[in-house]
Amino acid sequence: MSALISARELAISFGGVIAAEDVSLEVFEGDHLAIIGPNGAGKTTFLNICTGYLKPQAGSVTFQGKSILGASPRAITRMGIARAFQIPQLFTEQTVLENMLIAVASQARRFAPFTSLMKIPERKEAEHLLVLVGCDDVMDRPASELPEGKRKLVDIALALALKPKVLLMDEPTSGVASSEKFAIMDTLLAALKEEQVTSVFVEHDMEMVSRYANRVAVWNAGHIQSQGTPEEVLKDPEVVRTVIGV
Ligand SMILES: Nc1ncnc2c1ncn2[C@@H]1O[C@H](COP(=O)(O)OP(=O)(O)OP(=O)(O)O)[C@@H](O)[C@H]1O
Repeated sequence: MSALISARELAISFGGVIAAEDVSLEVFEGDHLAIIGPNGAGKTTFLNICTGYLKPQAGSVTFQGKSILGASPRAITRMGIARAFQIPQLFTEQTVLENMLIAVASQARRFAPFTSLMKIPERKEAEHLLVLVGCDDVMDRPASELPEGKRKLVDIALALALKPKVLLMDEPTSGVASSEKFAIMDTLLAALKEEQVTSVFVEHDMEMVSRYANRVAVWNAGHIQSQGTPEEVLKDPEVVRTVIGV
């Protein structure tokens, strides 16, 4: 299996706070990799480095063998690493379909102020992505009216419109009622598999990790404390003590 993202010996600190030190991690094609760890361990910092929002003070990150350090977030997205839930707010007055059309049209660099959205050739693709995330039933509703679960799934469809190879997510189901979380993750993972998108997601809920991740990396105080399969990692006494027990 080939590594899509390869991070080597990353280091970054903010004042006296070490957010990454000697962080090395590979994300392989087809992975659904969960990042777990206590608050402030450096999980989001890693996502920020991989998406160009932060530049490490040392180390390297390659995507498909090519360095991404110094590239802008926009350039990195175009290379194939997207981030969900970071896309600016949905256009709340517009319908869900109109939001999707804006996303697919701008990805195709086709968006012009006076273009009729409904006539763009990518309309089928926009509708397909909404079907894939189970949101075709709300495509004509204004984005402002969406319940949180649907909104999360529309956010995923918007991220998929960027045609990523890897999708990075910070707590995909945060803010969603616990009764809905599994259904949302089932839909999300099925959509990623269908579109052959690898994923990395920060997660605090260990049941989510054991159900949906094939690999887990455990962050602690800016370091990767351990990594492996959920079965291996979640029963490691040190992980139980530092992460699950807290
Ligand atoms: N831009 C920044 N400026 C200053 N300090 C920062 C910055 N980004 C992160 N930090 C600090 O680095 C440490 C790691 O932060 P990070 O957000 O990566 O942790 P985390 O594991 O994602 O935490 P949480 O689970 O609470 O979201 C924290 O102490 C945080 O306050």
